[in-house]
Amino acid sequence: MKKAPLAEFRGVSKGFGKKLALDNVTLTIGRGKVIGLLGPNGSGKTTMIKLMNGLIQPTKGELFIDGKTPGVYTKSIVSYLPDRTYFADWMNVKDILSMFDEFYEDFDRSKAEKMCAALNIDKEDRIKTMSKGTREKVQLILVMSRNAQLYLLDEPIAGVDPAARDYILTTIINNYNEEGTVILSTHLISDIERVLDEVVFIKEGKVVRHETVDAIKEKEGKSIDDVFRDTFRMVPFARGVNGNDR
Ligand SMILES: Nc1ncnc2c1ncn2[C@@H]1O[C@H](COP(=O)(O)OP(=O)(O)OP(=O)(O)O)[C@@H](O)[C@H]1O
Repeated sequence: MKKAPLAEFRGVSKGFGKKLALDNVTLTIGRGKVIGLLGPNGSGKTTMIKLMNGLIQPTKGELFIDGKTPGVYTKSIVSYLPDRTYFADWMNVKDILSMFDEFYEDFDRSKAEKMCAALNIDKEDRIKTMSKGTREKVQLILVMSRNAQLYLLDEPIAGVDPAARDYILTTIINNYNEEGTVILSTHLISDIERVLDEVVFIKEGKVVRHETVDAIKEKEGKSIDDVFRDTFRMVPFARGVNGNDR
């Protein structure tokens, strides 16, 4: 039997009061891909990720993950990295590993321990005493050590130094199961574009482009970073230009 798409948005809108954060998004996400969710601040990336994780519900339209409305089943196949850390300060890495082990059937503890060792993270270290970047690494290790189908990573490398970014990206692409898909939102496009299969550009709550990286490069002969800058370029304010301030 043909599998349902891994994620499918059908005319999805999401409003917060008067603000329309997502505007009639229709999008199909396939399996076995690394997808960059790219857009300027406030364009709706986190909103899309939270919808796929079932943390918020659409105001209009329908959303399916593996053919199902987000709920208990879909949470069991989605591994989510929020844009901020949520562990209690008193916990050490060992406590957190045990918590994930207990909580998620698909958690591979030995994989997580290996990644911690490779990034010189001591299992006795407490969240309280860790740098922000180290906390982010721990969280990403946990999320990528689940055997999930859909990994939703909201700004996974923002606080991590460039040397560790490379390790983390390589870890991301080498460590998820082949059928799985990774969706990651970031502003650090040049750092991540080598690992991307597809990009989704989002602007003011609308998906304005969804294409494979190969097709974009072939058509435009430019890096994704350059295409992004061209798509979202803002006109700088300059005193005296066009006589605007006179
Ligand atoms: N809980 C909320 N209440 C009110 N407005 C919200 C809420 N969450 C998001 N918004 C608004 O919805 C829009 C989209 O926000 P979202 O966080 O999805 O953007 P983003 O693309 O992830 O931005 P960034 O790159 O800055 O993280 C923004 O205008 C934001 O202010």
